[in-house]
Amino acid sequence: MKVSIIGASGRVGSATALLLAKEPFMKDLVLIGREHSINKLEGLKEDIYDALAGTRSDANIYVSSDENLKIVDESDVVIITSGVPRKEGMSRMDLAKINAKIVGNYAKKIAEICDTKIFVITNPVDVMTYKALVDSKFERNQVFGLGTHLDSLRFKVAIAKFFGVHIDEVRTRIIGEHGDTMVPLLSATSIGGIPIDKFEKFKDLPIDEIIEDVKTKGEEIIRLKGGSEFGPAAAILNVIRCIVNNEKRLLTLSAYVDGEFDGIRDVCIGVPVKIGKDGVEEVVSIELDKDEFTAFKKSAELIKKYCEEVKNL
Ligand SMILES: NC(=O)c1ccc[n+]([C@@H]2O[C@H](COP(=O)([O-])OP(=O)(O)OC[C@H]3O[C@@H](n4cnc5c(N)ncnc54)[C@H](O)[C@@H]3O)[C@@H](O)[C@H]2O)c1
Repeated sequence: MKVSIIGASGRVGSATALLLAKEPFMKDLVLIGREHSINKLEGLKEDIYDALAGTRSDANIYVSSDENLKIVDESDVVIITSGVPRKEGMSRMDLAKINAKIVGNYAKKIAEICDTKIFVITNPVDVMTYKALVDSKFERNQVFGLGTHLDSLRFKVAIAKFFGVHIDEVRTRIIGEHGDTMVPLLSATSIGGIPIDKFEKFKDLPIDEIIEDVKTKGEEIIRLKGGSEFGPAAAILNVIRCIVNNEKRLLTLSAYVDGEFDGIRDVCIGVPVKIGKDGVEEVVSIELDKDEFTAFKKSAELIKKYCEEVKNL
């Protein structure tokens, strides 16, 4: 498998590079950054090669400037993690506009070089996924974002801890925006296959507190150590594994919706999707509780407003 990472000199890009390089399926891994990051990327490459000794991986790692994007040719997936972080005084919309230009520009160039899949990580991820889809003009299955996959994993851990069960026993998901308006789906949450509300302890579940923790986890990690990297990188690896093994797992990623959820159209948002070798092979339409749907609709409307603002930048 060939995977290219644009923005590989950053935290998430470099942690993802290490995790991917260690996988036996990885044949060619391309680390791409701006010209001034080349030395850092060369260092990252050597460091990762050291880490591979003793693993079953025999990946080839290449480094390239984003001025020579032709190197992404024949990639199975191109991951985009490039973007500026939000600075003090900067609104979400300001950030969306700056990063949309970066992501849109890369998406357009990638599409001129090859027919591939684009996996967007840059925040605000739902808006950036939409921008990459519009500017690449790829089919909707080919462009997707990390969405609420990491939020869903965080939610799963919190539930497992509260009920004192192994993490694998919990099935759950958060849909909607990767941000303040995310929607936890208690109606789609089970432990050991048993709906969560059938448990005696359910009535004591501090759901508002847990959701607040999930929403603020990213900021908390930024405050404590400058930014998250291992969590997002592991979540990215999950998705790449599904693609390479054609697993058809149902993950919650940012994908283009076109009416699968009662009239919500023309927006990229965190929804259950079936992931396989072709990327998003299906946006899985499910029945939501009334309150969940109302919250999801509100989330979609908010993202859509942002998408419209950045569409023609
Ligand atoms: N969706 C998620 O769940 C999730 C989780 C974590 C991080 N993120 C997002 O992923 C992105 C990367 O995070 P990070 O911690 O690696 O950030 P980082 O600042 O460490 O890295 C950002 C990368 O973007 C590059 N970059 C910055 N400005 C650029 C420009 N003008 N043109 C091209 N490249 C540019 C940098 O050189 C660097 O390689 C951020 O947008 C972050 O918010 C998303």
